[in-house]
Order: sequence, then structure tokens, then C-alpha cells
Amino acid sequence: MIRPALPWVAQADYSDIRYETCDGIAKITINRPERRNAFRPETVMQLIDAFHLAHRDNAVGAIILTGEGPDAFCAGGDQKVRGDDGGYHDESGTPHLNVLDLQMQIRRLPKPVVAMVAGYAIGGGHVLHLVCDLSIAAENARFGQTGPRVGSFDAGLGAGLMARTIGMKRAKEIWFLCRQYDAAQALDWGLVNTVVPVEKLEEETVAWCQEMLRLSPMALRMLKAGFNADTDGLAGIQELAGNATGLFYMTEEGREGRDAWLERRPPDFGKYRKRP
Ligand SMILES: CC(C)(COP(=O)(O)OP(=O)(O)OC[C@H]1O[C@@H](n2cnc3c(N)ncnc32)[C@H](O)[C@@H]1OP(=O)(O)O)[C@@H](O)C(=O)NCCC(=O)NCCSC(=O)CCC(=O)c1ccccc1C(=O)O
Repeated sequence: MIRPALPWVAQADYSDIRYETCDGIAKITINRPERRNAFRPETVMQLIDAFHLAHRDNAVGAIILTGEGPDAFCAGGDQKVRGDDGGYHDESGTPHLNVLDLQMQIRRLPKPVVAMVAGYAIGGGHVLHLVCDLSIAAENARFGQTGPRVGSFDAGLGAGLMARTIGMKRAKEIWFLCRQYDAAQALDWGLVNTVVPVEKLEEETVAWCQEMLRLSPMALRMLKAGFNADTDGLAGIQELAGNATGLFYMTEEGREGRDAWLERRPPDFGKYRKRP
């Protein structure tokens, strides 16, 4: 049993997930335990919506992504709704491949996202924990990719970010052999940050979030953008640069340009130091 560590308050009504908050932390739970929390298109759409809520909520400083129950974090794309026409079918029959948008949303979100992993993190579910900033695993966690076995692959972040995280040889082993790895192995390889007994999983994850909540949100935001910038290319630099622009807007020098324009006078940037 995973013991709740906070009196979470539900903030929205979804069919496939739960979105709850408490004391500056948002918890997003994939709630399809009967399918080992595999995601269908509706699940991904709801996750994107909930992450958007957490992004916009000024009171939220850290986000937990998890799966319902002790058996699975997420078993990847729901193979029972995978069609023959290039995607996973939503209830109207439209095929989707939209977990990639969610992966990028988690990386661009300027707040730390922590994967809280009990049980299986497999396939696209394994990539989801990988794209989170930190991963806290229960002792029963099991990790792996199955793509080449089930006729799928994630050659984007699933391959490249994994190689950057644990090294090329290990990443290729995971993808080319489709084995499963236990929590101790994942910790040894640097796939997760720590491993705790399953009943302490939420307590430990919340403690890590609370520790981050005591730190400068701007510093964490800039660091996250910096960590992701090279992997995400120009889009990553855009995220980092956008944060720098936001900081510049907060300076007197930045405001001088705006004020001069509003006051219809030439800007006086001469009074600002040309710093070494
Ligand atoms: C996870 C298992 C190892 C768990 O095994 P076990 O504990 O023995 O439980 P089971 O009895 O197998 O499962 C219980 C129950 O859950 C159902 N279930 C489990 N996983 C799935 C799933 N992925 N889809 C649908 N249903 C699932 C299972 O059928 C059982 O229900 P029953 O009613 O009894 O049938 C094991 O379950 C397992 O190996 N699962 C499959 C893991 C897997 O292969 N996942 C898919 C990998 S491919 C992927 O994730 C695609 C990623 C992706 O989406 C993507 C990739 C690249 C580009 C774009 C995209 C995109 O946007 O979609």
C-alpha cells in the first residue's frame, strides 16, 4: 500500500486521471489500474490539461506524476485501442500519437516534475518517467522498454534522452533487448534518484518536493531550462532565453526601454553599467 502523505484536494473531474493539490504540490495520477495505467488518447489529453492547470497555478511549485496503485506507474500506450491507421483510437475512432506533446510539455514546464514510480514503468510509461526531472522509485518498481517486441519504438526522447541519462550502451541494451530492470539496477544506472519501500513512496516524494519548495523558484526554473536546452535544440534555447527575457523585464534597465517608448522620449541606457 502506498500511504498518502498529504490531505490532497481534488481540483478537477477527469475520467482517466486525478488532479489534486496540497500545500504547493500538485499530484497527477493516471487512474487506469485495470490496464496497469496504460494511456489511451483521452488519458493523454487529460494529462496535458492537468499539467496545464499545474503550470498556470501560482500556488503550485512542484508536480508529482504517478500511477494509481502499487502495481504500475504506467504500462505505456494502451495496445487494446491501437488501430491499424497510425495511432491509438479515441472514443470517436480518431487515431492519435499524442504522448510526444505530453513529453515536451513536461520538459518545458518551468516547475520541477517528479515521477513517483511503484510497479511497472514500461514502454511509453518508462519514457514518461524518463522525461520527468526526478524519479523516486518504490522497491517493487520495474523498468523497461517493449517497443521492438510489440511493434513500436520511441526514437526521439525515448532513445536520445535515455542515452544522455544513462549512457549509450545501456540505452541501447534497454531498447534492443526489451528486458526488465528492478529498482536497484535502475538506481545503479542513474535512471532513478532514490529507492524506498513502497509504503513510504509518497512520503519520500512529498519530502523531496517540499525541499524544492523551500528553494528559489526562479533558480530552479532557470536550471531546468538549462539542463534541457541542448537536448531540445533551438526550442530548448528558446525556453531558456524566454526566462532570461522575463528576468530582464524585471530590471530597471529593461523597464527604461518600455518607459521611454511610453513617454515618447529617447531611452537613456547610458546610466547602466557595461558589466564585465
Ligand atoms: C506491464 C506488464 C509487464 C504487467 O504485467 P502483469 O502485472 O502480469 O499484468 P498483466 O496481466 O499483463 O496486465 C494487467 C491488465 O492490464 C492490461 N494491460 C497491461 N498493459 C497494457 C497496455 N499497454 N495496453 C493495454 N492493456 C494493458 C492487461 O491486458 C491486463 O488486462 P486484461 O483485462 O487481463 O487483459 C504487462 O502488462 C505488459 O507487458 N504490458 C504491455 C506493456 C507494453 O508493451 N506497452 C506498450 C509499449 S509501446 C508504447 O507504449 C507506445 C508509446 C507511444 O505511445 C508512442 C511511442 C512513440 C511515438 C509516439 C507514441 C504515442 O504518442 O503514442
